[in-house]
Amino acid sequence: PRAHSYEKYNSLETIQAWMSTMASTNAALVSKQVIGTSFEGRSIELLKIGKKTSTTKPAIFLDCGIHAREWVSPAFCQWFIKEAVSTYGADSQMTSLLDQMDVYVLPVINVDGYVHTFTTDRLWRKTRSRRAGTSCIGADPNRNFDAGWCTLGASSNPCSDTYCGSSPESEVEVKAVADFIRKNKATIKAYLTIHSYSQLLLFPYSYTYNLCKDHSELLSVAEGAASALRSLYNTRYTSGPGAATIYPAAGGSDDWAYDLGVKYSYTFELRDTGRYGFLLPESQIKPTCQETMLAVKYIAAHVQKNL
Ligand SMILES: NCCCCC[C@@H](C[SeH])C(=O)O
Ligand SMILES: [Zn+2]
Ligand SMILES: [Zn+2]
Repeated sequence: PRAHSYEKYNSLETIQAWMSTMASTNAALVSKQVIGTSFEGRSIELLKIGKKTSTTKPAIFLDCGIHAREWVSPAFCQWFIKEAVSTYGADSQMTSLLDQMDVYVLPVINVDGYVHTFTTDRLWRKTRSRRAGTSCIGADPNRNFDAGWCTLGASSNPCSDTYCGSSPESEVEVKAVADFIRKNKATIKAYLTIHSYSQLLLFPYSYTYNLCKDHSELLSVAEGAASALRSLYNTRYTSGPGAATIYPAAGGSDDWAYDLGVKYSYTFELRDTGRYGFLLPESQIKPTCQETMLAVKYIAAHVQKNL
């Protein structure tokens, strides 16, 4: 496979080979887990990063690549992994984070869709599942979680890009993530899911306009994270609850994780605001990832303070 680069949009094959290498060459901090198999039979893999201890540590779950065309999202998860292993022991905050917590990083959830954007349709969004009764393919994985499922901001038309699926967790990729988080819900304290584009830092709820019980705290943390992000290149993010800040959207992973009890649940919409959109040039991967690291570390620090 093509050589891996943190400043390129790597193919799935390259990413998964790189993940194995990261785990084998950083065995003290990193281990790889396969959490499921996609509709088309590809493995869904995550890296667990953190100082290995005998006891179970509290954790942060970070996922990328749930929507296939949002290529800067998997690039960020790869960048996060690199930063974690390369600054552990040198950066005091990263060292404290990985000593006290574990971070699960899932670079590409929608593996079939991601491959499809490399081979066939660059702007594909959904999974690639086939179902009887329609020639249209896939469901929107961010409408397929069991959170106000298919009530608003989603479509029951299998040909729609926001098709909610035949039932909650009908998409095997969604069920794999949901099963993993359910299994580890006692330790997972934060859920961060990375998308593009629009430059937004969103939190529950998107399935209702009602404010979640932790609204004021989640908003103040989001605003702090957005200002940390802005400090590097003056990139401006808007923070707020999903429904009012972007649009109503039921069945989202963030709302589902929040209602499961994961209080610090955020959806990032990374660069840009529409000039390039999903086709963000590779030249912007580094600055986007650098500034996003500041926001993620801000949130992680708040989570640590509230353990
Ligand atoms: N849980 C929904 C958060 C707000 C919408 C996020 C965007 C990312 Se492309 C979407 O899923 O349409
Ligand atoms: Zn998305
Ligand atoms: Zn988006």
